[in-house]
Amino acid sequence: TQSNLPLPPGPRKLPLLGNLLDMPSSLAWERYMQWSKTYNSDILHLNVAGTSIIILSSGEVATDLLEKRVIYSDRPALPMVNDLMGWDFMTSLITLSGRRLHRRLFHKALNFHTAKKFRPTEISASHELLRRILHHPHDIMEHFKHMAAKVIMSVAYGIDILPSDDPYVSLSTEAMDTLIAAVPGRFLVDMLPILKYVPDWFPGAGFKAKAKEWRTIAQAMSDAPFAQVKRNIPRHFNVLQPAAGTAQPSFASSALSQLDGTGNIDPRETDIKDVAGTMYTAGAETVTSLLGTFVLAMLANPGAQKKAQAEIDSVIGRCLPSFTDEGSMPYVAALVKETLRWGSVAPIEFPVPHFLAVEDEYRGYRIPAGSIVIVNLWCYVHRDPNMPASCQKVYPDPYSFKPERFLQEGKPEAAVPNPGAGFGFGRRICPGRYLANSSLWIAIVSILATFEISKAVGDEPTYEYSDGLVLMPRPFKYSIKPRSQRAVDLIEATAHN
Ligand code: HEM
Repeated sequence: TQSNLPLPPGPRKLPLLGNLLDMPSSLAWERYMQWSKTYNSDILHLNVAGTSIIILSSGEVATDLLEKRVIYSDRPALPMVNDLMGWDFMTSLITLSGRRLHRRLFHKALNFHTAKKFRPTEISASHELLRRILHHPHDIMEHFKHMAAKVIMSVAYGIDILPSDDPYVSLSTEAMDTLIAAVPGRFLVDMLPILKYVPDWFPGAGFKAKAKEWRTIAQAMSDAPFAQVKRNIPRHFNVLQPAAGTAQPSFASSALSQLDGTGNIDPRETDIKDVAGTMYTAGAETVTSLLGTFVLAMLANPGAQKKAQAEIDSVIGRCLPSFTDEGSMPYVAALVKETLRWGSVAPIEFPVPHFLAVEDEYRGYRIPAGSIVIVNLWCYVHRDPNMPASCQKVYPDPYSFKPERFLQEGKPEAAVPNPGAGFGFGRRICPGRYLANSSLWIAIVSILATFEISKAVGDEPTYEYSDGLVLMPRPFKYSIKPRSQRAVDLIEATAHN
């Protein structure tokens, strides 16, 4: 039974359609932010043709609901993507019941301590990044993509990807393109799940043929690299061939080696395959996008680059950075945090919103059962000086790139919240955040130590992003040059390490 409490405020609803016609087709977070101002509320309710949507726009509501109440940790059913295209294997999309096992596997492999195991991989990927930038300075976004892919493929499967046209990366890119093409809401079956059951030959059932074709790609993406790991794993101890098996240490090889062998106890082989298959999809584009944001930030605030370089030079002198230097460089740490805040990887938690299966009450409002719950990170974490609740107070002058906001007299400023909310909330918080943070840190500090980034002559970047699964900086012009001959020598020498 429904309580009699009112729904949270929101724009007026039409009969049947509700707010369907109000829904923005792009830059949704801007519209949500406007509504938050208009209705002076950091919790909004929308009804899109019968589906209840709750938008949260402050840290306070996001924490109260998503952190403190377990019932908000589910994901919505996605008939097209999950049921027809077969993406229900993915941790980010899996519903509450399957979540715990996946999260356990992720946590074991990539928690604060275990993620450090992959630092040698991150170091070697950052060295390759420097060499690629040195030799082909114009393709920086491609190099970032390569670095992120190299780290993730190595962490997930121990696979060392090819310098270009890697078949596994191509498969993953193709699979992600199908996800973008099927973003929830684009197909009618998402509104009317019963359509899943219409026969393939039925007029108008073209979406089923598409889904079938796309399903094969998603399957290949997770099957192919996993099969390689299995091939390379030592099978049985063999006195004649003690070195049989060439698998590099990775999440998959180590989880497989700990299987109980009966196939009856969790995790089963298929769980390991699913989690490894999630890693690339969830982890490659996000890191690529933020590294692009870092370059844009250096164009927007050359002073920040100078300060970071002065700090790096004073700490590491004439070598390349390593993780042991991390604690001695508070300005660089602040610069990385500010990149996370200023960047716009996922300004709203779409395409992975939270879902509330049962009715709830909050601040005297009724939150209907079956609500899709979205946090407007754009507002909470990132910007909008005019928001009533939090943004202005949390990060003043939010559009400027200012690492100093995280520092107090040169030391980390505890009073300013870490922009960790960029990684989501509660039991669904990004389990790759430690790996992501260290990949970002080592790439950024290595570039700052060796290169000078500046605007291309006569060009002012637009600082625009394009829509996709995550936001990606649109192509922009820049200049990047080695800081010295010594930097060139250091970079070239990494080829022989
Ligand atoms: C800087 C890079 C990254 C950012 C900004 C980011 C951000 C996010 C966000 C906002 C969510 C949604 C959380 C929620 O629903 O409350 C998420 C979920 C997730 N992320 Fe990340 N992420 C990053 C990198 C990574 C990496 C490197 C991996 C894997 C190695 C990863 C794996 C995941 C997974 C599996 C989920 C789904 C968790 C679940 O549904 O339980 N992410 N991430």
